[in-house]
Amino acid sequence: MTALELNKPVHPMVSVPEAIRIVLHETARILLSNSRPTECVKIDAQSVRNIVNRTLAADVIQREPGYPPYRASIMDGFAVSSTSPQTKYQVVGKILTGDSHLATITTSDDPPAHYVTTGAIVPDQYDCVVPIEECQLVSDGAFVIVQKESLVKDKWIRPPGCDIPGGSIVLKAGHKIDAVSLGLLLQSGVQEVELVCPLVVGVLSTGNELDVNDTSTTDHWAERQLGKIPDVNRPMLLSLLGDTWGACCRVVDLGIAVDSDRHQLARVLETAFLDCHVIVTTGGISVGETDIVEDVLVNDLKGRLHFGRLHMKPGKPTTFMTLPVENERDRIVFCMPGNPVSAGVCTHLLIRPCLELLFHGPASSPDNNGDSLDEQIRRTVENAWIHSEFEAQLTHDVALDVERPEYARVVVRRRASGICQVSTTGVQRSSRLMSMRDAVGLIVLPQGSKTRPKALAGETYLVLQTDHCNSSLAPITVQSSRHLSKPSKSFSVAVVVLSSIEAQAESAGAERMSELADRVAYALSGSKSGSVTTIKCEQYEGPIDESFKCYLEDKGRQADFVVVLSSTSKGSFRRHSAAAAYIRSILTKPADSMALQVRRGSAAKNNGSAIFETVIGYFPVNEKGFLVVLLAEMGLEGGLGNVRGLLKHAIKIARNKE
Ligand SMILES: Nc1nc2c(c(=O)[nH]1)N[C@H]1C(S)=C(S)[C@@H](COP(=O)(O)OP(=O)(O)OC[C@H]3O[C@@H](n4cnc5c(N)ncnc54)[C@H](O)[C@@H]3O)O[C@H]1N2
Ligand code: MOO
Repeated sequence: MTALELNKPVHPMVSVPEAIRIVLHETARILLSNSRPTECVKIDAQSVRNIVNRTLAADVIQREPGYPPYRASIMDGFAVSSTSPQTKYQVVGKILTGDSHLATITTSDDPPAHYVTTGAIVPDQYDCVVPIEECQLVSDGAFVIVQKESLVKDKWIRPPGCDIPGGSIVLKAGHKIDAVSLGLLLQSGVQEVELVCPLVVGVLSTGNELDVNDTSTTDHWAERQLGKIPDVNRPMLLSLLGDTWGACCRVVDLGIAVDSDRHQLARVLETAFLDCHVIVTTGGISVGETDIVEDVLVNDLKGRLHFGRLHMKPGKPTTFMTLPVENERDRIVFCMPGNPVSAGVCTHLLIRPCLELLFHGPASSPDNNGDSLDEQIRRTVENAWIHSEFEAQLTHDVALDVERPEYARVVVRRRASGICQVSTTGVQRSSRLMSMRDAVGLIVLPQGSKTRPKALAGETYLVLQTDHCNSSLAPITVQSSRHLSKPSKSFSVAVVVLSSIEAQAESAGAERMSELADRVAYALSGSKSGSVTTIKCEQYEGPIDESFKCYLEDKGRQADFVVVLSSTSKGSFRRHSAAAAYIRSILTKPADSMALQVRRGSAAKNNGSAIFETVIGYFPVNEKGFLVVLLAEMGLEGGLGNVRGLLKHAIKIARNKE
């Protein structure tokens, strides 16, 4: 056996929201530092459909005289002059839609009229069309008598350019061409349009285990050598990317590279970089001996690593790089894990937003106002389109992973009440592609802990949508995403458990204190890694008098928010009532409407808490103040969760910063 080489670098894990921002930042930098290559494409009724989904590189201007290009009738009827002294006209001809108008000779003294159909040319000599319903034909149709009141100047005529004025902008540069744009392009009369060049995206699978044999002539499953498996990732990602962006990019199959020959891998990648603007590899990116993809890209091809691991399941080894190419845009490289689910999920999360930005630009084109490149990049990232997201209730408990947040695949059921319920798609192992079958989204489950081992049925979590075809949800941008919102500035919380005199004998253990601290922090931040620091959770066993006040002041010096909880033990109700009355008497500013919301939230979670009064308000300590709340432990998640959004502001007020 040859000596093992196991000295691969172990990169820090970045969170998925951070990774999406890094990908978009690099994509925006590449976009904004180079002008996009463009090409002119001819437009005619036959070819126009080939440009659906592509992006315009220049404004489309309406040709003169505009649309419609001639005066057109809006009704089937008779074109007449509204100023003639009589209402009887000689019918001198008919102009059907599509006819070119030829001058007609009048043979009587009566003023002339032409029969016209909807859309037909109205000759210049007429200024009015009278609908057929308001006309009476006489003398076998040789004459027409119209109602006097129908003779109104410009009535039922579309002047040239009334739908689209000549010289106006029909579609702006950056517009993504859709079905309506096709119609508008044809009406604009332009013969060619300038489009952003299709980008080239290459997909490469790596691994000695992937079967490279021609499978068309044999029973390849039976005859396949043990240890070999079918290459799933390449066809799957080629399809995933090609189906969505086929019109705006060329998705190129780069084949399979073995991982036993780094020179071959380097050559394949080097050649691919000549053509491909974005390269996606799968496999060989973790820490095993044959995981050589990162090494080849960084050391042989001088790739710049932006992150090398994700704090998520599945997809931990996902790696992102850019690679400089002389006189051209930097190339973008995604190295996806080999496990098909990891590769698929991370393609949804990271590659889709990248390609969306490359092809279609940000949601609103930033007005540059001479801003620095950094500022332009920042704004482009904030306005970039990402996956749609929605909140949904779990239908069952899910064990949480203690190392990483999990992006589990889910199916969705919308209840008549409007509530969206989701269930996971069975075992979520990253090799089990069945977990992606029928899935329409990824539920974002927090990292678990000893005190929070499970996500519970009925709890609400964010779901990121992956099934874009069957979606009625509007796409969203980075700045409107809850998934990507930066945690608000943290605040600190001290938790005090008001144990009853009777319960003091069985003084609570450290484990229970830490569980309560976790529950409070979780309720206040909405996630484990949220914006709340819990200073301490301890029991207060002393009397409810001046010494309780001193105790609370002491907590208020250490924390922004003091949460006093009454336990459910015997005698706690009496002690709670005494504490409520006392705290109320010493508050400088009670916040009664917040108190009501806390109480309602608690009661919704646990009926029993309704008998416990809730007190919340501001309390002075030195020249600053702090916020204190007293509530029952029962249903605390509902109570604190109800005022989560208000707390930062309330704490600011308490601190006399407003
Ligand atoms: N000691 C550690 N081992 C592993 C870690 C770790 O942190 N420490 N991470 C695990 C995780 S998580 C993942 S995910 C995988 C990813 O590994 P690689 O990206 O290096 O992928 P491979 O090892 O090449 O393959 C993994 C798996 O997927 C199969 N595979 C690969 N390519 C394809 C393909 N094109 N089609 C179908 N299936 C494919 C391959 O046969 C393996 O079974 O690493 C863990 N290990
Ligand atoms: O991150 Mo890996 O993709 O969990 O199996």
